[in-house]
Amino acid sequence: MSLRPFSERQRGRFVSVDGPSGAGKSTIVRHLAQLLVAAGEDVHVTAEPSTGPIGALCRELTETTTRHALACLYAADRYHHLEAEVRPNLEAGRVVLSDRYIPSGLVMQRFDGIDPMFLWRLNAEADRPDLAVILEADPEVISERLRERGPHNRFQLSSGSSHAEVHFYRQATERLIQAGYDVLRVDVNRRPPERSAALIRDRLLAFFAPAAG
Ligand SMILES: Nc1ncnc2c1ncn2[C@@H]1O[C@H](COP(=O)(O)OP(=O)(O)OP(=O)(O)O)[C@@H](O)[C@H]1O
Ligand SMILES: Cc1cn([C@H]2C[C@H](O)[C@@H](COP(=O)(O)O)O2)c(=O)[nH]c1=O
Repeated sequence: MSLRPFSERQRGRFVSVDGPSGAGKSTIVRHLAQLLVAAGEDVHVTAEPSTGPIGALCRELTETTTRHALACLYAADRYHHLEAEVRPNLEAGRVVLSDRYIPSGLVMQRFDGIDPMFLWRLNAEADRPDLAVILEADPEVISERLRERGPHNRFQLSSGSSHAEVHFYRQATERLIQAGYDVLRVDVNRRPPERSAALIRDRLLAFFAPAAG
């Protein structure tokens, strides 16, 4: 079957990649972008926090600001990111790959004890991705990767953080599926990142194929 590149369509495709810290989001997004470009797609890679002004504030304040204030700041960045970067790229027909999106918002602020319902409502008006990829791994696997790489944030410092994060991700994923999101779960325990990226690429091409005709 020959597929029309996503970029030849009127609107591109929005794919988010989330999963516990150390699961390999950034590594897999990098490989996935290369594979999609090789398949003839026009790809825009982005991430949250975004590179916009609110994203800069998020990065500056994550270590010192907590709870509802930080949750609202990340949600504000998400809505601004959509307007300023994601939608314009989709309108230009590109595949937009976001390293972190709504699922991270449903998970990370739970480390500060925020009610999942509050986080759900805060994110309720954000655009649904065409596909939400969730990387899944055992806590022992990701804590070992984080130990080797070093932590990126305060959420990764406590000894049980990987267990808690995996648990929060399971709950968030179930919530997203219940709400009708198209979710692709990828087990990254033993799979090298290039293999995970190839699996996601294949699923993306197959997933979007019916709309291409
Ligand atoms: N499948 C894999 N097998 C082994 N090591 C991996 C795998 N995927 C990623 N890594 C390594 O684990 C570390 C974390 O990867 P990466 O930074 O991509 O994860 P992340 O999910 O983006 O993390 P964070 O949420 O902290 O930004 C890196 O050192 C990376 O090289
Ligand atoms: C989208 C989002 C992000 N965060 C935090 C988690 C990390 O501290 C950084 C992202 O950096 P990384 O290199 O990708 O790990 O942002 C958050 O707390 N809430 C969110 O919604």
